Amino acid sequence: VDLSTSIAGVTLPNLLLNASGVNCRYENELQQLLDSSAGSLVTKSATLSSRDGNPEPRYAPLAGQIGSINSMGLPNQGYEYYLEYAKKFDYNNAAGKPLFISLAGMSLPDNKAMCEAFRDANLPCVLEINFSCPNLPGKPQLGYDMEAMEAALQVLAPIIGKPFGIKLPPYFDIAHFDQAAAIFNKFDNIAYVTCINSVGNGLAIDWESETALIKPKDGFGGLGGLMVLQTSLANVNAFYRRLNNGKQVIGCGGVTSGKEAFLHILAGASAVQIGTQLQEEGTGVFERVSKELEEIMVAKGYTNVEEFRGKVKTL
Ligand SMILES: CC(C)(C)CCc1c(C(=O)O)[nH]c(=O)[nH]c1=O
Repeated sequence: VDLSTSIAGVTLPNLLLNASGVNCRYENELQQLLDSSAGSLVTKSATLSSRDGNPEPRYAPLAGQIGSINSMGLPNQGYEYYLEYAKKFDYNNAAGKPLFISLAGMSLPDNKAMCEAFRDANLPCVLEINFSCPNLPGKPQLGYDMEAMEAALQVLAPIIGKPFGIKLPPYFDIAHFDQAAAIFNKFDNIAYVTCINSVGNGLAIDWESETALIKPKDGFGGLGGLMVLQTSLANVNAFYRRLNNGKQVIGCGGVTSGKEAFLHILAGASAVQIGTQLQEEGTGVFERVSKELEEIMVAKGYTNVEEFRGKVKTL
């Protein structure tokens, strides 16, 4: 059974990889991903300067393994750390695993500076721009401000020059799918979109202590895990149906087993990212989910993912 896939000009021997933010801030964590069955890895979204992030507790799993909540606050080593990592990364590694670098500038000038630095370094890594990054005060995150998103792309896409991806927040309105896809279709070097980032500003409360689970933002934080699966499948399929010129979708959200990975591919995903389940289970999740996906494919008579990618049936 062939689980390989190609995206943005690179080939992943296995279409599973981590979701940016999980197990990918430090070099040792990135090495754990390289040593796992994951077919690639993406770094924690980087900002211009290093950040400690929010006070803890800032991540919590939800009771009943239904998902997670987080308000990490972009803790990262600063973009130069990941630029150095990308400079010394072995792109000819025996496992054939490519490298994705996530950037989340706190402003357009910050994103511009980081993209210019990566462009000047001329490396084989693929940039994934995190559009959940903050916008001007009082304005929604960039991914929810269509004008600001287009303006940012008009600056960043030409600088990046080569194929790159965008990490998107979930959309919940068909008009937003239409508007966002229309913007992305204007930029030839947007090779893929990753759907979805966490479902924003949920509130998890422990009923016994009557207390929010996480400390930052009065307990408000992004939701992930199985509870966001149907929203992530919708976003994957909405953009799969709307993007043109070979633009692809990476699925992220709710993957706890081979079954959800299979559903993401049915919805149109070319690769599948795992976040909450990686956080809870560790890097062994990639071997387990790969085996489960292969078993499903064998049972259904599929030998490669192209045979069913995007082929979700409607009634
Ligand atoms: C939410 C932001 C802090 C603006 C971006 C970083 C980020 C975080 C985070 O670092 O809190 N958590 C997520 O689930 N998704 C993200 O994109």
